[in-house]
Amino acid sequence: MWTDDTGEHTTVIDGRQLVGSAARSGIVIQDGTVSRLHAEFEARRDGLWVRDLGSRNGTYVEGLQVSGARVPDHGKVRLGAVELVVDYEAEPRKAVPVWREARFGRLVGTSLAMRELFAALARISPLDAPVLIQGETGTGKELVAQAIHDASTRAGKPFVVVDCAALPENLLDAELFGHAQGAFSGATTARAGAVELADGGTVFLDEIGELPISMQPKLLRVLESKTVRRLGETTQRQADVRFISSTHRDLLTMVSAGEFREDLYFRLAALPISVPALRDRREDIELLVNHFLEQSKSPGSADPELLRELLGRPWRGNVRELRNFVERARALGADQALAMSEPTRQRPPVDAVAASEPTSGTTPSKLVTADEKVFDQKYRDFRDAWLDLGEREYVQRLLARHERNVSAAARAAEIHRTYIYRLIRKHEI
Ligand SMILES: Nc1ncnc2c1ncn2[C@@H]1O[C@H](COP(=O)(O)OP(=O)(O)OP(=O)(O)O)[C@@H](O)[C@H]1O
Repeated sequence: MWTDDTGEHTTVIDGRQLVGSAARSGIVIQDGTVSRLHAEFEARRDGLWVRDLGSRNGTYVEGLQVSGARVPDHGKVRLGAVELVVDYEAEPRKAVPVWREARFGRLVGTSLAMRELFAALARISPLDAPVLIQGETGTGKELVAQAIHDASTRAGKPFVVVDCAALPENLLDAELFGHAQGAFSGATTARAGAVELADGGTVFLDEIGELPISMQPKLLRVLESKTVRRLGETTQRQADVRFISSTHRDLLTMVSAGEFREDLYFRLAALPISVPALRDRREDIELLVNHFLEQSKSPGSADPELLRELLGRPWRGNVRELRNFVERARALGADQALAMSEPTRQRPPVDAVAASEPTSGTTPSKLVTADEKVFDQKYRDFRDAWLDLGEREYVQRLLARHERNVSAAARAAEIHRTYIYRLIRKHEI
């Protein structure tokens, strides 16, 4: 409950709700001290949480300024000069639908959080509105996007991925919208962009938070007009696509700070989805390990002792880090793989390579109950794993030497900047 310039109000908070003076906020508070996008409320299992979005006059819970905090029952939240009183009992919590199976498309997960997500995906897939998928790196956002496409009426039509972080601005523009012949140096032939190529299907905009601000109006126009204009052309072409975007960044805070356009945000986030971090759904670890083993056609399942060890790890790189772990464990043995995925990541893998050189080369893999030996595998798998190990070490050292300045590192290594970004993501560095 709160009072603003227009009187007294009450509302029920269900899921996430934006609060601010902007008309598009879920909870609109008309008061000069409240920012356009001031804060976000989230009703979680353990109570109501509030998160400040970089507001001008701050968010306070029980008198203390917070960036994010749980609001107790009957607690007071102050946004600028407006006070809201929270009452947990106002409305009984609605039951959240849960998916019955431990998989959706190519996603697997048995935790309540994932099965709630699967139920939400089943609900939103057939709708044609844009989806925004938020979640930490490696949580499975791209797989979620693919699953939505596959469960939509657009399944069977193209699913085109554009990584907004991988390309410099002019190339990204051409990649998305296409270009005419001679539109820029190097454009020797005319080319259709992702939006045209996906006709009838879905465009997945990965890392949308990296979309340069100068390109944002153009994307907004495509969303609004459902037409696209190639770089260097004047004709508009029909664009029958659904947009799904993803980001590991806090897009709302970026909007609040003027780094991302508010109108584009609301267009893209018509259906917002969050993928939980792996550490918040550790029940999925065993299923995922077995899933990755199955994918790699290894017999057996995860060793219980190893699983206990895995359950205690932080998994900052989320499911991707776990998948990489399983791959390394198959090829290098569980001990070596565990050493490489130490939370601090300080241990240099090259030393580790030296330490376990072939002389000690019988490290048994604990990952597979069939007691697979590191050297008892196909040459190719063995070689790929060790090359991977060396590559990771190379990039780590390269970046450290250049204080993580990717452009300088790219020059020194004589490879393209975008390739370095790819390697950083591949190895979770
Ligand atoms: N629930 C899941 N079930 C099966 N595999 C998964 C699941 N989640 C993620 N993966 C696998 O983990 C890896 C990383 O997933 P994905 O690339 O979708 O993550 P992401 O969130 O898009 O990462 P980034 O933020 O770096 O773009 C992929 O190999 C994907 O197949």
